[in-house]
Amino acid sequence: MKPPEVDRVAASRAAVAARRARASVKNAVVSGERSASSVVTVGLADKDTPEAGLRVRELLLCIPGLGPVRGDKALEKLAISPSKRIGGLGRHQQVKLLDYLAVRAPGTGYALPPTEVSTKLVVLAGPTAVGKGTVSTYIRENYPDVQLSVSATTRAPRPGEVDGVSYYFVTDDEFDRMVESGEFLEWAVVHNQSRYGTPRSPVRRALREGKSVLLEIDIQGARQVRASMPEAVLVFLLPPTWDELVRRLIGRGTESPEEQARRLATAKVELAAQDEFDFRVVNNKVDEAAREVVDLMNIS
Ligand SMILES: Nc1nc2c(ncn2[C@@H]2O[C@H](COP(=O)(O)OP(=O)(O)O)[C@@H](O)[C@H]2O)c(=O)[nH]1
Ligand SMILES: Nc1ncnc2c1ncn2[C@@H]1O[C@H](COP(=O)(O)OP(=O)(O)O)[C@@H](O)[C@H]1O
Repeated sequence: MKPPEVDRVAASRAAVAARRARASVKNAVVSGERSASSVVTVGLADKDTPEAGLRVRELLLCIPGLGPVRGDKALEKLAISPSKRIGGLGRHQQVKLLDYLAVRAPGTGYALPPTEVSTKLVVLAGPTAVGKGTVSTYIRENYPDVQLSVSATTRAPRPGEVDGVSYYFVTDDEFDRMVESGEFLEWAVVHNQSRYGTPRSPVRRALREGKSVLLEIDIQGARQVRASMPEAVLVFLLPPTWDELVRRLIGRGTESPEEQARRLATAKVELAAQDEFDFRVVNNKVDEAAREVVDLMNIS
């Protein structure tokens, strides 16, 4: 696209800056020395850097394995116009682009073909008491290469739960502050009661370091992750049967009969959402279900 009437000197400066930016991004991406995210962070944070003049589309095309078709599809999903320059992105678009790059071009992942790169972030969701917590704990204990995201929540700790391991237990005010400052990748009110959210920066950092990340969150959260990080893989954990789900909920014994009834009603709605997910894993045996989830991350 030709620029409209612009000052010639300014135009040639912009062209030089864009060329330098292209070279610096390409070098960084190809060598893998710096992550694409950090390169863009520089460009995003400071509108005077060479990267600011680069079109987002050009940046995406510097990533090995991302051709024009995939690049344009990504831009469409990110709701960023192909002609947009990095320096001209709004705050919301910057965040979405960085999230996308964190998954699509993580640390050591530049040289990997797209299918391998795209499965680093896995979201595990499913109805109440299906065994999400049990399967995630099994993964944490048996697959140290997988980083489990620790959510923040406004609900009170249960006996045995450790702050910073099970959850970050925060007050309503603190949660409000985190929402307002954009610290969450996603957040939701779950079971009409407490708020839960995934802190964004540990996820991004882990992905940049090339680690696999598992989010164990509810369905509303899974939908938000899909919207902001389209490359994430969404896994729905299923019970072997409805009766078994009821048995697990009652057997866990952590909810009152009224609360159990409420959760089972929600579970019916949640089960109806399973088709929105990329994969379904039946939690028959914990170790087998965990293995299936981990296999989707292409590790071990
Ligand atoms: N959206 C969202 N949901 C979460 C998050 N962390 C946990 N959850 C979900 O919140 C629900 C309640 O979790 P919890 O209070 O630990 O109870 P339990 O899993 O039902 O025993 C579960 O469905 C979790 O998957 C989060 O960060 N975001
Ligand atoms: N594969 C399984 N077979 C039998 N019981 C299971 C299995 N997975 C989980 N459970 C049990 O089901 C109950 C609910 O599991 P939990 O992990 O708390 O579910 P969620 O986190 O999905 O709400 C717990 O008592 C747990 O021990």
